[in-house]
Amino acid sequence: MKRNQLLKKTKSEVEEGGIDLLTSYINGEETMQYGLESDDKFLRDTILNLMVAGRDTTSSGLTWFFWLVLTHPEVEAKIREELKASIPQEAAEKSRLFNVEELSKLHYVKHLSLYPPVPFQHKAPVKRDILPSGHHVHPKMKILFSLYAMGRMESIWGKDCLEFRPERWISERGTVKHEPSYKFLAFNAGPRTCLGKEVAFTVKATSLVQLPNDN
Ligand code: HEM
Repeated sequence: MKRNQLLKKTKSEVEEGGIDLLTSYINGEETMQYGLESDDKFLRDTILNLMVAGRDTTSSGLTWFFWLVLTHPEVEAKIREELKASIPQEAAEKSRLFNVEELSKLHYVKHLSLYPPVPFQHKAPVKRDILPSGHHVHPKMKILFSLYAMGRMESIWGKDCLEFRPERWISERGTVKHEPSYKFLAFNAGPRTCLGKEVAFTVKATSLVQLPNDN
């Protein structure tokens, strides 16, 4: 159905307002570049994969985030300030997709440490090894680690580890402070990092822009 819809449109009509993921997979040069055929099975599997990986994670992240914001009025005020400074008022009032440049100015969206939507994970070593902690591991072992606990550890985040303090992600210059990805594993780290991380931040920022203003 999507293929038929695209056939009826010109290139500029397709690109108007941003390209959705399905369209970019159908037309994508990258898909071809890796020798992948964007046949119906490929599209079905890819989209299902992204939906399964991205639906509940994003909705759980957003639910906790809005609860935190609404129970911390001082943070809400700072978010509103940031929104006013970054997104023109008339643009903020319309429901639309925001571009990467606008969203990159919204620093308050980049944290999930207290309520990570994937609260624990497990991994198995490929070969025998010794972890930095001194633990000996081998391929028949399953290593469980709790991201929920890691997001609240004083040894990782400092004395205020239990506080919702988005400023910990913002540098003195007002830019995003990049923490080592292995310190913050809510999106995993390394070559299998979440593919939808930026999508998740974009959805979060877009919902923030639409936060009703009672003033
Ligand atoms: C707040 C929202 C999200 C969180 C916390 C999250 C978290 C994660 C985590 C922890 C993994 C690693 C799983 C593992 O290896 O055991 C992962 C993988 C993945 N995520 Fe997300 N995710 C989120 C949103 C999304 C969205 C919106 C999409 C798609 C649009 C997505 C697509 C994927 C995919 C495809 C993988 C597999 C990557 C691979 O194994 O190479 N995620 N995500």
